[in-house]
Amino acid sequence: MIMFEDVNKEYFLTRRKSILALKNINFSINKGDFVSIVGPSGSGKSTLLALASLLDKQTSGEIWIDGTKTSQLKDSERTNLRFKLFGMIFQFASLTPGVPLLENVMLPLLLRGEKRQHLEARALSLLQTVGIKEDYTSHLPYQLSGGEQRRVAVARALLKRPEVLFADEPTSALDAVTAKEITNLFQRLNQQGTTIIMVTHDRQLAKEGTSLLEIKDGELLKT
Ligand SMILES: Nc1ncnc2c1ncn2[C@@H]1O[C@H](COP(=O)(O)OP(=O)(O)OP(=O)(O)O)[C@@H](O)[C@H]1O
Repeated sequence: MIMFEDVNKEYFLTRRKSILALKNINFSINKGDFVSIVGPSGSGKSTLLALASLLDKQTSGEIWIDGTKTSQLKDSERTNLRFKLFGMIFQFASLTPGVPLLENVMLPLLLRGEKRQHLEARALSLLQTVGIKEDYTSHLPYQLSGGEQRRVAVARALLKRPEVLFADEPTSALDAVTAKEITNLFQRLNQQGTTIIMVTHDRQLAKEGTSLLEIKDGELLKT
């Protein structure tokens, strides 16, 4: 599903100064895997997630997604591939401010031209799945707790039935009970066939996955 071949990522700070955030990374992720990416702060986890989800480009090396060499794709092709296959949950700012919850869940697909009446029933059912009560659906994001917002973000990422779900610290800043609920939800999704790739600081949570990618100073320790 996703394969990295000798991937490097360099951030250029000034013309002379740069940081090599990922060094010669090789690994592959198969359909149905549940991968946890762990490592110290600044080790390159978010960078790896950004490259694997096609949000950012590698400086050198090849990233294969579903049999496609991504280095040769145009920006519009990368965006389409990302939209077709991937759902994303970020640590912050996953919801659009000022937009009621139900619309928020549907927004990415509405913006792609899909009809509201085709989306609404599934959006409501996903909100229920993630534990958001029906009378909350017209609330605005700021009226929810951080944990509730995260759950709505999960529903939003799932609406298009992504083959791969990327999550950056999905349980950070959540209480233990909510964190466990999110973890259980991920496990259910994975059992139903969704590939999950998750960055986490939480070693306990990382053990829930089927495999571990450990990064230190931009290098992969084991796969
Ligand atoms: N846009 C950027 N421009 C310049 N340097 C960056 C950029 N993004 C990340 N870096 C640098 O690349 C390295 C890896 O950062 P990254 O965010 O991938 O680490 P991380 O493991 O996700 O850290 P954390 O756990 O603290 O979120 C760090 O040294 C960071 O300062």
